[in-house]
Amino acid sequence: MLQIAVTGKPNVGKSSFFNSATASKVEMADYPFTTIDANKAVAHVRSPCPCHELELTCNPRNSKCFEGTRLIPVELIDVAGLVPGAHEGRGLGNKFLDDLRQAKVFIHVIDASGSTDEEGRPVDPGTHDPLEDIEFLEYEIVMWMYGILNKNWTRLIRKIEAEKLDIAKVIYEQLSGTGVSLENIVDAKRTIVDDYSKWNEEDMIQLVTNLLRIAKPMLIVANKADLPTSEENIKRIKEKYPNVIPASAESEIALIRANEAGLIDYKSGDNSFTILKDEELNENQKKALEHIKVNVLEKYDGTGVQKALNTAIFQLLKMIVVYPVEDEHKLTDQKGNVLPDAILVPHGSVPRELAYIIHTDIGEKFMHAIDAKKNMRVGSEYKLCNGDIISIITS
Ligand SMILES: Nc1nc2c(ncn2[C@@H]2O[C@H](COP(=O)(O)OP(=O)(O)OP(=O)(O)O)[C@@H](O)[C@H]2O)c(=O)[nH]1
Repeated sequence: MLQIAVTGKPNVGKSSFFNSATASKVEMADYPFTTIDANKAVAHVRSPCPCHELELTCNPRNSKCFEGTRLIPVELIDVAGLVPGAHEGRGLGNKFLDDLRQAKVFIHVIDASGSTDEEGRPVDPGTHDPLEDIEFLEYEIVMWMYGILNKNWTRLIRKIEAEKLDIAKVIYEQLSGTGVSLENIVDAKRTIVDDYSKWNEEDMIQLVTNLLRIAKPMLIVANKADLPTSEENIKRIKEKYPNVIPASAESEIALIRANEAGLIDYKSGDNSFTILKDEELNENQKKALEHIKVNVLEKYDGTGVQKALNTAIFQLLKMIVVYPVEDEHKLTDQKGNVLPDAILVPHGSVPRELAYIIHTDIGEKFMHAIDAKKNMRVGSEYKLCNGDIISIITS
């Protein structure tokens, strides 16, 4: 399952975001749990299910279909302990390393209202600049990775020269615990001077900065968007950073609870709700719902929680959803389940890569693939499209 790391200093609403993103009780045969362990839980990204356009009834196995929308599981990791100075040992341990290595993308939750200082202590709303928090977190992660790269660097340079080794491969080995690929390193190196023996600290920090942007992109969730001091800050953050989603995790939790209690009809990701039992709502509840409607849903086109998950997976990681089937006519697996699996694959993947993602065995025995919607064989270079239904033929 794809992993997303959720980071942020204390008190910004990281737990609220984490809980709201993993709160919907989606029952799923293969994943009968929400919480995996103390800091991991399953959330879902949402994508239109082909059952809708094909007018079929599907029987999902690895995911869930809700009114024509496929809910595909992803894993959220709650990464705690990132405070200024963390890379120097104030809070980062092996646990952090492990979380960081596994995650493909970061969601950085910040307090957009500016009501928590740099260490997360409450202050008057609007008195702390949340832009500083974004800079500090990037800095902490960059410095942490730089620390690993820089370890024994002089000795490594001598070894590269003596044994005529490839610099990218050596860096790859040095950073092997961080989950970046050789391809990522080759990409990240492009803007740095060729002669690595002349690299200074600045060049190496730039290399790591490039590498993190490529290999572990970051989405900023500007939380507490419901508070009045957030609006101006969100504007400033959006001017400076490309990937920013205004959010109100607390509003999302309130809406999920009201929906579960049958008081309203609300689906995560919607920008509105319908009141079902007006007579059962007290004045305070009515006021709270009206506040969420006006100051969050209408203003920011939703609470931002579902939008953040979808943006991280579909825009930052450029994933697409492909539906593998065994029978390309009936669109079923061996057991007759219609459109059983929804698989997240990187944009630009070819059928053989899909086969490997499904199972190494299927990848190794891959012969060709059939586009079941068009009912025709596709070439080995065919780039899979979002929503494709693919049958893999093996030897
Ligand atoms: N107004 C508002 N308050 C929020 C929102 N999300 C969280 N909060 C409040 O912010 C405070 C901190 O929330 P948590 O979710 O515990 O924050 P955290 O970042 O996980 O904090 P730690 O557990 O200390 O790491 C709580 O009082 C929440 O009620 C939001 O969307 N809007």
